Amino acid sequence: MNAAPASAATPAPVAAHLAVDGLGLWFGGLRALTDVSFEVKKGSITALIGPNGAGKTSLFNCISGFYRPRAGAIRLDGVDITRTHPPERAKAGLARTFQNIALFKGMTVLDNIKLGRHAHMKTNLLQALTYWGAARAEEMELRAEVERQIIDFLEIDHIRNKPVASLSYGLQKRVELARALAMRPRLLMLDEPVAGMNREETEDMARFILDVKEEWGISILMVEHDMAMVMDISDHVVVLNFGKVIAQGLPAEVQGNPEVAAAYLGSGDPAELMRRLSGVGEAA
Ligand SMILES: Nc1ncnc2c1ncn2[C@@H]1O[C@H](COP(=O)(O)OP(=O)(O)OP(=O)(O)O)[C@@H](O)[C@H]1O
Repeated sequence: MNAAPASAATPAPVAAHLAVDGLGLWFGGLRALTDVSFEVKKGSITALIGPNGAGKTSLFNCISGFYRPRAGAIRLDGVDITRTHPPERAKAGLARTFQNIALFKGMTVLDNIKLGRHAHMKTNLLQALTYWGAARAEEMELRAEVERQIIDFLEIDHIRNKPVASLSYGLQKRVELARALAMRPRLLMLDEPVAGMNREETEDMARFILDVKEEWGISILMVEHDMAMVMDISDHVVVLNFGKVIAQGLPAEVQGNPEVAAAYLGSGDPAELMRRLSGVGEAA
């Protein structure tokens, strides 16, 4: 791409928060990702879409460190994190939720959320044993912070002491978001945040995701099949098909892209395609 010459009138480009550059991933002989490149700008919502088997989860797993790509690089604020392990990425500011809720179902909402924050606690186990007072003070500080900010923000105060297993699916997804927020991420990765939700739960979650971006200044990368929600709240949409980026841009640009339509057509029912791309009938 040719860069335009900078001038005093040219606004400074928005820094790429996350930059994925030329990523390649193989499973044995299967090429799951080929030369995948895109960026997540600071303070934006980027959606990753594509038909089933397109490579979205594989890409998510590369970014969060569960898979090691064979080619390419992943940079967070310019720092190469391609070879780092998931806990190091968490410390660098990455947090994620999972397609299938990954909470401790027998524990309370509050305890689940606190587990997220523990990723960043200053006091390690040895220090905690030696300096119990400091650990205790930090624990209290943590509790106050968790209670005040995240629980209030996500409107889950009334269920804070309930076991997760007793909650509706929509509330469990909200608790998972709360736990990810407790990790104090700079980039939050959401894997199908509204999958399986009814319309009301979907609208609530979409509002929370927007607020996470706008009020907390956290950048978001999400995989989602609910096109109405994707087109509604995303700033940038990246489309994968057979492990390759086939289109990216503003939601409206992607919606009108014939290659995107063809990709979804090739994957199944044309009527379903039109519903998906127009966002009609999703998340009923
Ligand atoms: N652990 C694995 N071992 C072997 N092949 C895999 C593995 N995980 C994914 N694949 C294959 O890699 C390709 C991409 O799968 P992936 O799950 O990333 O797609 P996806 O876009 O997330 O699909 P969906 O929307 O159905 O979740 C598929 O062909 C899939 O069968």
